Amino acid sequence: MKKLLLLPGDGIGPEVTAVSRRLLAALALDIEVSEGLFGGASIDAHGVPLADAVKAQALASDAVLMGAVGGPQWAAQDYDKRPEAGLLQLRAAMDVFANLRPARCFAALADASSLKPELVAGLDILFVRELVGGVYFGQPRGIETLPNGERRGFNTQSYTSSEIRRVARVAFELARGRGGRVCSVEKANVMESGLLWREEVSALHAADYPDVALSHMYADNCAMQLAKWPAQFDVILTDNLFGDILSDLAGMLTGSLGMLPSAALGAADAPGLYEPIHGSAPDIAGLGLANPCASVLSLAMALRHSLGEPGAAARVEAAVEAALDAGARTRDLGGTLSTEAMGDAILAGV
Ligand SMILES: NC(=O)c1ccc[n+]([C@@H]2O[C@H](COP(=O)([O-])OP(=O)(O)OC[C@H]3O[C@@H](n4cnc5c(N)ncnc54)[C@H](O)[C@@H]3O)[C@@H](O)[C@H]2O)c1
Ligand SMILES: CC(C)[C@H](C(=O)O)[C@@H](O)C(=O)O
Ligand SMILES: [Mg+2]
Repeated sequence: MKKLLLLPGDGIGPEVTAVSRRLLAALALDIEVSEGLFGGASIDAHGVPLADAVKAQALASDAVLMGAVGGPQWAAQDYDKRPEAGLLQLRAAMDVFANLRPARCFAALADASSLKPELVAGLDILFVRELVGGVYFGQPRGIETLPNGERRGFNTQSYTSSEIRRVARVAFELARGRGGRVCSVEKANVMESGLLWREEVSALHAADYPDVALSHMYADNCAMQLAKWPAQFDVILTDNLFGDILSDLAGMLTGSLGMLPSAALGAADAPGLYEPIHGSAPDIAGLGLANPCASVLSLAMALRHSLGEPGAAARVEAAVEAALDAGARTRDLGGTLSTEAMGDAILAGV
């Protein structure tokens, strides 16, 4: 039997994960579901954001569905003991280097975007974000006090050719199954790591993927192009930090950050980590206002990529689409439904 570990986490994490849990129950699949403490919730119980037992449980699962971590109550902790550090530790331990972040605008939501509907209708971009390298993990890092008494904060942006090639390969393979185009995004004009990125992606393309159309773009231009004419993109391949920023931007192209799921994948037989791209939303946590669609669509990605249930994945996605078509909307989408009522609307369609 396949195993799914739920890590609801903090803030709206437990609220949106509860909807995914109800959906799982309704689907009545042959999947063993368990739950663990993660992030701030784990700090409160165990003093660390990711306990060894939970890490081991994640590695022994087929898929992990995370809610969200973080919040102001843990922001004063030492850097490595914060909820967000637990998420980075989990991603590293699972070695989920390829983060798939689809940004799809459902037809019913074209008018919910802050962009003109004709710019976002039918939008279907796939971000492939490198997730376990770059400036998030590079050494050295820290905050030091200089001899003159001034403090200096520093991080290291670093990529090796194998780190670049393994995630680029994922992007090229996925492009073959969709529009056949990859836009690789970096800042090769100012960063050596960006220059290496461009060279390695180009070399892999020439050797193994000449059938895929490859283009290159600087990250700042990419942000502008996403707001100007997002439909020009098919697959966007980029590094850890640029992928984080650009995928949040894409949230507004699809109506709300609360709509965007993600799948973080590693080696073919290794467990996948699934998470909404949004955070714990402290401003609305506990109020029942969160949009559960990103969590539900992340569950669908887990069903498809790690749990051997592509049929159930399609049913979940169709149920989200049907609920939106019927006018179901949480507040972020301009509606009045609570998280639970939005869950009811989705459940009605599975
Ligand atoms: N994967 C994660 O766990 C993750 C991702 C991003 C941020 N964070 C953490 O979350 C905390 C808050 O960060 P932030 O405020 O910058 O980003 P955020 O994504 O939590 O919230 C940004 C804005 O989007 C809204 N929003 C987010 N998700 C929503 C949803 N499902 N439905 C409706 N509205 C939604 C919020 O209310 C807020 O106004 C921080 O501690 C941050 O580190 C965690
Ligand atoms: C919470 C944080 C570590 C995380 C990231 O920056 O990767 C988040 O913003 C995300 O997009 O998943
Ligand atoms: Mg982010």
